[in-house]
Amino acid sequence: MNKKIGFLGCGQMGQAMIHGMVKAGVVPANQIAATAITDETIDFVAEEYGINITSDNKKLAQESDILFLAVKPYIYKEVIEEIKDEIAKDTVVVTIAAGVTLEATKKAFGFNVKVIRSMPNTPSLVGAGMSVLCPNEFVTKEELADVLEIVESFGEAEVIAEKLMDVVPSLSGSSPAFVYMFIEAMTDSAVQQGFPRDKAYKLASQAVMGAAKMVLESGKHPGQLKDDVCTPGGVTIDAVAALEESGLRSSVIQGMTACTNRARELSKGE
Ligand SMILES: NC(=O)C1=CN([C@@H]2O[C@H](COP(=O)(O)OP(=O)(O)OC[C@H]3O[C@@H](n4cnc5c(N)ncnc54)[C@H](OP(=O)(O)O)[C@@H]3O)[C@@H](O)[C@H]2O)C=CC1
Ligand SMILES: O=C(O)[C@@H]1CCC=N1
Repeated sequence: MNKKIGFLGCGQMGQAMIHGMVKAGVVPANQIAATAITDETIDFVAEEYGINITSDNKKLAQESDILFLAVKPYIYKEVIEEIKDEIAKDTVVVTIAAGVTLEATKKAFGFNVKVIRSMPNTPSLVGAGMSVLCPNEFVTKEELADVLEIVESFGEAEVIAEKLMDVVPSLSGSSPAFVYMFIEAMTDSAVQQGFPRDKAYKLASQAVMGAAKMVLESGKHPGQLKDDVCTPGGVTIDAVAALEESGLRSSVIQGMTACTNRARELSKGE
């Protein structure tokens, strides 16, 4: 792709996306630029990914065709104020924060800026990301296709209506954190039973990845796949019964609801 891609902010999420893009070769490293605050990040990112990184947000905004805002949500207003008079009118701004609406971004820029509201996730770092996008009315089909090509270079992508965006963190943006908790709990249990921790992480993680792949690729309902594992009178059904008793599904639904409620609060500016 012959576009200049900018990342304003280059922490966990920015680096995950840059690493994925560079590895996939969709955009060469010399067409990617970024900014950060600390010398620590600037030095690390320059060395690790071979991209141009400084602390100059204005210059980055002037030079980017597609500009990802990859700072924490509470810094969005501040950085938009800093760059709003610098970006070209046809630059496509991509937001990645939960609860930052298309309207809020347009209002902060103060003109009909091209915006794609998105929600990526950190598994982008290993090419297994899930990104969800929602463009505003000023983004052309070709511009959306360019951004899709970028995010699809490090995982899967979906375009959805903005009214659904607040649910996405619970499903794919934040949910890696919940899955890591699940893997950690599985591992702790195995360690309690005398199993070595490093091997336990491997077994648990491979099982989680394999189960996810089965849901994605077998075409079977997750309930059917669960039934296929439960031998009558065997060991799995005892675990399933114990997990039901301790409210696994209900806990997950409560966690997801808390996540979505917070995203809705942020979308309303609370
Ligand atoms: N972490 C995740 O799993 C996900 C995060 N997101 C979203 O991604 C965004 C970034 O989160 P995350 O990467 O986790 O956060 P990090 O804290 O890891 O990264 C933030 C980056 O912004 C830089 N920064 C801070 N202030 C400025 C500024 N004024 N100008 C330029 N750069 C600045 C920081 O620089 P320095 O490193 O020098 O301090 C850092 O590189 C958030 O909006 C979050 O909601 C979305 C999906 C998943
Ligand atoms: O916790 C957050 O707000 C960000 C968005 C999704 C994952 N991390």
